[in-house]
Amino acid sequence: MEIVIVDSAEAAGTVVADIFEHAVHSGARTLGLATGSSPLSVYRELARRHREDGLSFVGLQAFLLDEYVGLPEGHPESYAQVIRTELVNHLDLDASRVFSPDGTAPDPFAAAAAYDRAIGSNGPVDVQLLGIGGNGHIGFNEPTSSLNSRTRVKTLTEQTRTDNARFFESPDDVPRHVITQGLGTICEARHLVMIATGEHKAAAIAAAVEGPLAAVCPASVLQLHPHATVVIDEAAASQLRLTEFYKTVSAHKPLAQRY
Ligand SMILES: N[C@@H]1[C@@H](O)[C@H](O)[C@@H](COP(=O)(O)O)O[C@@H]1O
Repeated sequence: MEIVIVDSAEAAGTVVADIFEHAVHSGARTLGLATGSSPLSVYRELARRHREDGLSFVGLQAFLLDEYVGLPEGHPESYAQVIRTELVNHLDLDASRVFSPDGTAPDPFAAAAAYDRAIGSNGPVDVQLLGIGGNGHIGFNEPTSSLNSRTRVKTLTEQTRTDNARFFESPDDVPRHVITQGLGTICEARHLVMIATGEHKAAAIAAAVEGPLAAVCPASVLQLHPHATVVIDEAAASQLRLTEFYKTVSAHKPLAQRY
């Protein structure tokens, strides 16, 4: 795992945008997208590069990590809609090639299995962006998710519902169920790139990076992946023990930007 510690949230977004741009120029076909507030600086930077520098996403496809169950098509907080608003509408990425689990399906279990198959037959994802929840979740894989899990229906913890309530009019409006790529599904991506900023992510980052590999911290599954990069600011790095070592290793340029 490569740990890149930068000065600010903005700088974290730039480093991750560099990784995505490098992947696109190196022939990536499939991007893995995430929602939440952490990826927004990345998306803003990619949109700027598209607008000002001509960075093009033509010919690429993308898969989203997860989706709420039960929000109607086009609901502003459905992740399919969020990714359109925050990213796809600002790029030349073909919107019909941006896929997400169908949270409106009458049978969400079947929809989850179908999504897993779609990633399997159209993937692999070349570069997968990840945020991290305060309890160490990735996608919507809450603590105790099997490290081998596939795309499936999950029940959200109250902590995650509370954390995400800021996006809804009332906390009661946050759905209880979701469809999420499983940890095993996520780990089939060629390169995992996690972005986290702020003190409130420090404990989760420490558990993911330096804690034991354990289902109680789903993000610790990155320890099993052959190519994972964690991009964090000083605040999110504040509970790590080996900070000086990580800074020495990434002092010049992250490996992912060099090769
Ligand atoms: N399903 C998403 C995750 O993919 C995201 O990583 C997490 C953290 O969000 P934020 O970046 O807003 O802290 O929120 C949600 O639960």
